[in-house]
Amino acid sequence: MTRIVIMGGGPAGYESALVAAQHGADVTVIDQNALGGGCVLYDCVPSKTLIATSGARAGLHGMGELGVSLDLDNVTVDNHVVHGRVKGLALAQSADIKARVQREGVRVLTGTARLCDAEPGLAVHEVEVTVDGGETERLTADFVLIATGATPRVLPGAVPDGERILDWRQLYDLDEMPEHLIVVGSGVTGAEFASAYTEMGVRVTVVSSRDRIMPHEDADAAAVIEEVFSQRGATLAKHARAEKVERAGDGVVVHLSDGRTIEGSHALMTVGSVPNTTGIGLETVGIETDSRGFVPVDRVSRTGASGIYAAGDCTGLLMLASVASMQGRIAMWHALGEGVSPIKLKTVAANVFTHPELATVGISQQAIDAGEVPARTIMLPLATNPRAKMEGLRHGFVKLFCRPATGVVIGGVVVAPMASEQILPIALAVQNQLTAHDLALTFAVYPSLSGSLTEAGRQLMRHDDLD
Ligand SMILES: Cc1cc2nc3c(=O)[nH]c(=O)nc-3n(C[C@H](O)[C@H](O)[C@H](O)COP(=O)(O)OP(=O)(O)OC[C@H]3O[C@@H](n4cnc5c(N)ncnc54)[C@H](O)[C@@H]3O)c2cc1C
Ligand SMILES: NC(=O)c1ccc[n+]([C@@H]2O[C@H](COP(=O)([O-])OP(=O)(O)OC[C@H]3O[C@@H](n4cnc5c(N)ncnc54)[C@H](O)[C@@H]3O)[C@@H](O)[C@H]2O)c1
Repeated sequence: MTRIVIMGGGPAGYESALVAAQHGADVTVIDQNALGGGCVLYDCVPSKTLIATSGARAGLHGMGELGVSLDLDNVTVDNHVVHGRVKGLALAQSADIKARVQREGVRVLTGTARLCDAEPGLAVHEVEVTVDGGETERLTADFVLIATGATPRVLPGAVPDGERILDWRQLYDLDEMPEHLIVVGSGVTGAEFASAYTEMGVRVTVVSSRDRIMPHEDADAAAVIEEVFSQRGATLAKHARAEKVERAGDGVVVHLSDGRTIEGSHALMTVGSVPNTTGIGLETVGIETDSRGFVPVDRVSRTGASGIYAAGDCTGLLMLASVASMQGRIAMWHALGEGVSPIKLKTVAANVFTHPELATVGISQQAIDAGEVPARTIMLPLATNPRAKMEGLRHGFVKLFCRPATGVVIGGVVVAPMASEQILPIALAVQNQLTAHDLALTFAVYPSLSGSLTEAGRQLMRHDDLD
């Protein structure tokens, strides 16, 4: 029986454990915490649960226009209920995952795993597991998957104290809602929390080192989200790099590198993540990390060491739960001799859970504008959609990109409430090389927001050289 040891029980680890067990391998998964990993316990699942609350309150904007009167200032959020729900859901999901993998025959160990081969280049590998009490167990493996994930990056001058200076994992222990939350870092994590707290009625200031939020996302989409931020009263400090954050009285002061200061009640540090790749014995198998500490892998998740695979955030490929899981599954299929296609990042659908949401798939507008990919593009503002008008929705759009000659859909962007649910037709088109013509001829419900997708197809088709 092929022996597989998986270091880390997040989406990369537990999804690969399921695949390996289903293919008859002898599988052990080790996590120093609980199964589900950072994703389920601290990052993705808790933040999306919090965002469910902020979304409920955000949905109340514009009620007056629909004839429903309410006083939004008096619609408050109960911190304790929200945090209880967040933690409860995370623990329940973790328990479900553990039960599921155990049902498939996977052995689950709680402890810290470390590779400990006698020298690099061996055909069989050793992993040492240290449990809480300090005892150790040695496991022998034909294949090892490194799936140790990542943890919040700490700025030396702004070390989280869990009270006023926080990383996102500490938010759910706050007794009170922050009065004025300063979100330091405006990547996807910063944008999601800034949006969530703003919509829950908290005063928010976002510190962005660039001239916009979410510099890696579609610029038009980021502009819409920024507009909503400012309409809701959030403030964006641009070209603002935080140098240090200090406690001051009942609050904090964020010192920017240009000398400016911002005062608030709490600072939330969202300045990225670092891979959990130190102290895990990579040197014993001859793996060197890249300059940022990530484990280099190829498109079937192989590291440079024979028999050792890596998947998820520790590889830095695309830090998404969906990608982590797929990398892990691919690693197992490959190790166990199943037919496998290398991962295709261009077909990954992703979503930023702001209000409104921002979903993307395929080639980006940035790549098209830079001339890297020839494409025809269309952008339809939500305001032109009949359903959006009926619902009173104004902020958002649909973008569709296709190849100039063939009309094959190569990407798209949706900014709308629940954009995460609307990106799938574009993702399907990208994955299966459907054309604008195919979309145009598809029936959408009338009236529906997805009607904008088929309309975008029709508008692109009008220019289709082949029609
Ligand atoms: C705030 C936030 C929100 C996010 N929201 C989304 C989202 O909405 N959608 C999405 O797709 N992605 C989201 N992500 C990204 C997603 O959480 C990660 O991509 C995903 O967790 C990666 O999974 P992983 O298995 O690689 O690592 P993790 O989930 O981090 O799991 C790694 C596990 O390995 C364990 N471990 C580490 N070292 C060892 C060791 N030596 N021995 C034993 N165990 C070890 C850790 O304790 C951890 O449990 C979000 C990230 C953040 C920060
Ligand atoms: N919905 C989702 O799928 C979701 C949600 C959250 C995170 N993620 C994933 O996690 C990954 C990491 O995202 P992230 O936003 O946590 O990190 P990030 O590295 O993308 O963004 C961090 C931001 O902080 C800024 N920054 C760094 N130091 C700073 C300083 N001193 N002052 C001011 N700004 C500073 C950086 O310029 C950067 O823009 C992404 O790849 C994302 O895909 C996904």
